[in-house]
Amino acid sequence: MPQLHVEHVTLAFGGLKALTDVSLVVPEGEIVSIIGPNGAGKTSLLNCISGFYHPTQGRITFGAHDLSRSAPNVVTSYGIARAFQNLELFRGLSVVENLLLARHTHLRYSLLDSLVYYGRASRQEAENRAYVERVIDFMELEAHRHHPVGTLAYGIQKRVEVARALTLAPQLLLLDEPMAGMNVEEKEDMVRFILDIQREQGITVMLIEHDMGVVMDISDRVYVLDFGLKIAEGTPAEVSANPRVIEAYTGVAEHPPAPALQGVSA
Ligand SMILES: Nc1ncnc2c1ncn2[C@@H]1O[C@H](COP(=O)(O)OP(=O)(O)OP(=O)(O)O)[C@@H](O)[C@H]1O
Repeated sequence: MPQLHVEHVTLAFGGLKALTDVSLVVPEGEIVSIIGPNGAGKTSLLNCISGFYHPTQGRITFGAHDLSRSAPNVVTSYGIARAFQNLELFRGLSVVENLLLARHTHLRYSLLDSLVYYGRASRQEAENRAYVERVIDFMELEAHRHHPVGTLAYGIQKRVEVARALTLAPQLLLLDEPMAGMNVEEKEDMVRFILDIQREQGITVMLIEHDMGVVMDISDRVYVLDFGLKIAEGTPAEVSANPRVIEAYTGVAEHPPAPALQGVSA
């Protein structure tokens, strides 16, 4: 399975540098978290990886593929899927319909195929439906499968968003604040799903999350951004003991570990 390499990436918006010379590796099979205060550049980094932004300088590769100038649909075709912070779901469509629609981006047949080779297209369609049903089972969404997404509780909608990304059969899953706005029970469920995605499905996970309790519990490796710079990296224990990280979160140097790095909520 390919590794993600971010090499010396700088992203500038006019005079503002959202990222400056950021390098990191996401090894296969790990859960890697990106943390940092508001405006640190976390979402900008995810946008560069998923092809929504292109780095001003530097390179991003996933195995043999260079993502630095790739469009989002091309990045997806390389095996990278993203679950968005602001849900990218059609609220009036059911869970099944949303997942089938997402899965369709993976259809191998073209419109011409579907007209000329009806059999091949319908076989592919049956495979897509079967795949979507497996994702629904895995994410425990059976009870909601025919409900319009807009009518579901927020925590369930976030789960559907992750399911939508999983229907693309990714090797690397990018999760942008999957626990935001969730209650404790919903967070516990999401943690369990993320761990199962890694352990049972063998999918590498890159996570942006403000809940430090969750980050420290489930990450194999953590990178810390502050004002667009990578200021620390390491295991959760190493990062939470790092004085630069404590300073970034508290604004105070030489401070004992900040509550935000120990507690459940940031
Ligand atoms: N499209 C854009 N145009 C101009 N500036 C941008 C754009 N996207 C991000 N920025 C700026 O880049 C910086 C980093 O923003 P980014 O959203 O990546 O931070 P973040 O760490 O994800 O923050 P948060 O935790 O609040 O989501 C901010 O100063 C932001 O205003």
